[in-house]
Amino acid sequence: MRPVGSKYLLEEPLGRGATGTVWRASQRETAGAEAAVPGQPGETVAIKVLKEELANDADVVMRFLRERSVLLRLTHPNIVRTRDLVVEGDLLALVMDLVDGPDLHRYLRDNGPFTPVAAALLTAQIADALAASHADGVVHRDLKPANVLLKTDIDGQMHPMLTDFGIARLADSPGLTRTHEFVGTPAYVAPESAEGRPQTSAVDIYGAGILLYELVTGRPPFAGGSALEVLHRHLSEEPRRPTTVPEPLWTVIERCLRKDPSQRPSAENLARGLRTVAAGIGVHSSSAQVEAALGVAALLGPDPAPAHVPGTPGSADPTQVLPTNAGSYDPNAATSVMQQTGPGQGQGPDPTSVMPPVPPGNDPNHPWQSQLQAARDRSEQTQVQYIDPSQDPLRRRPQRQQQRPQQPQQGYPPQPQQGYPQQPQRPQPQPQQQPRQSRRQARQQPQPQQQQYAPQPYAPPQPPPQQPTPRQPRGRSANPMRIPGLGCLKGCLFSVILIVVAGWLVWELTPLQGWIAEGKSYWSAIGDGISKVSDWISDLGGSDPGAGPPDPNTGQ
Ligand SMILES: Nc1ncnc2c1ncn2[C@@H]1O[C@H](COP(=O)(O)OP(=O)(O)OP(=O)(O)O)[C@@H](O)[C@H]1O
Repeated sequence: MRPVGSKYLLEEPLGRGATGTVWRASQRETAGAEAAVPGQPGETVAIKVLKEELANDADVVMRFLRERSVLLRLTHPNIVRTRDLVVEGDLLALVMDLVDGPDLHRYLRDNGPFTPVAAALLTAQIADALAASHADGVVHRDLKPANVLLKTDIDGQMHPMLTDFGIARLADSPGLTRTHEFVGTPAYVAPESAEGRPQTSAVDIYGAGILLYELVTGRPPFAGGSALEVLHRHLSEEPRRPTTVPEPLWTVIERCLRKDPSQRPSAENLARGLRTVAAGIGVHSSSAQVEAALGVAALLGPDPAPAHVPGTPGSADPTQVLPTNAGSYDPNAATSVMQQTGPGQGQGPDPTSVMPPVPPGNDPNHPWQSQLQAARDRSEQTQVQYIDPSQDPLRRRPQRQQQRPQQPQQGYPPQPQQGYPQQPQRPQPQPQQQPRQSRRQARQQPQPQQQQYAPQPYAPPQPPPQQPTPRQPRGRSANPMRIPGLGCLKGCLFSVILIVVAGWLVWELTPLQGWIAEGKSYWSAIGDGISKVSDWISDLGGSDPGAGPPDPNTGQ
């Protein structure tokens, strides 16, 4: 069990909606003087704990506190009483009377449609509640069967109790409007709310007309399809009378569903008209009652001074922006949080707002604005983040091939290569679009850098940036035929040729052939060779050149 403030304890969740979770809770202590109903320890209450995103919104908290007195003083037999408001840390909670009974949405689902008389009488009580709140300047703005609780009396009679008063009003703070969301339920949204036009208490009459239609038919008139389609239908489609709806009742429904809010009846006239219809369409109705019911249109005068909704949210033109929940719309779902298209149109600033009014079209968080800004950011990144081709891994390889035959210039940036114009090295403000344009131009017609960047406004000469000394180009290869792979083998090949030539000379010019033919051993052949050479040398040095060899017998 989780405490809420010092006075209440949450026991079990009763249900969850778009704006928060409703809990069954018990009272620990009697509340202080600030509560509308101090209560007694042990009493059971219902507590709606608002969602964290609402509780964290400063505007919602301010409005919550400011409207405390309005919410707490709103008492009517057909309105669920708000007993206390709790603001503690990041928790916002409404303490309400616990209503022991189903909500109208669940009841309809379980039991099917009401008879026309029952539907008219039930809706008349809801109109009573609306009349009281409108007289107090409070517009509900989220009227739907799920926000009507059915309280069963001791005598078995069912009383509709309108709940969630002021929740739409609280949730729809300037803060939330700035985040382009508004709180509402597509099937029950009045055309002016869908369009972002100024809203009055007539939006509740529209909601009552939809609810009445649903009570007698089992489904709202504009349902099915996406939220976007539903909003379109509210704006453009006229409701058709189902055959089961008596003519006087249809007159009331049709008047409530007028697109023009000023043609809808006031809540008070609606209640009176519905009771007249209920009396005139019963099986025991007198002819006077039938007559009165048939003339109900005359009773449905509009509200001469409708309550205005302060700080009405901006345009929710469904033709402009798809609601976030458009794809998964459930007509029976809880209040939807839908995207707004923009700031309010044709309405005055919220006098209760703590935020300065945002001029139309200047909302910095408008979806179009943020999308535009994101597009601008992307575009700027493209222009600023220029990649040097030498750093671009996709371009490194072709650049190297093209640089090889070039003679780099000392002290200057490399010349632009074909298809890869160089960004000037100086950090200079670039006119937007330029890099892209230059790239495209360069691809189409490769030109020297000076021509490509000639129109640039930053002409004043500056000292050239320090560049690493470029590598000297290689000399022309010794391999004129450029046979791949031959360069590394040329030394070996040259050595082999030398060995072959040397071997051939040795074979031809030395007595090697004779030695091999005589079959001498290597060492004896070597010894013979040496002695022959030494004899030849001694002959050269000691003997008469004209004399022959000495006679061994005479010694002369
Ligand atoms: N005072 C109450 N007493 C008993 N049950 C309540 C009370 N208030 C609400 N509930 C129940 O709590 C559930 C959730 O209420 P909640 O108002 O959050 O639902 P919702 O109207 O569908 O949501 P939302 O209004 O945020 O779209 C409903 O089923 C309703 O029956």
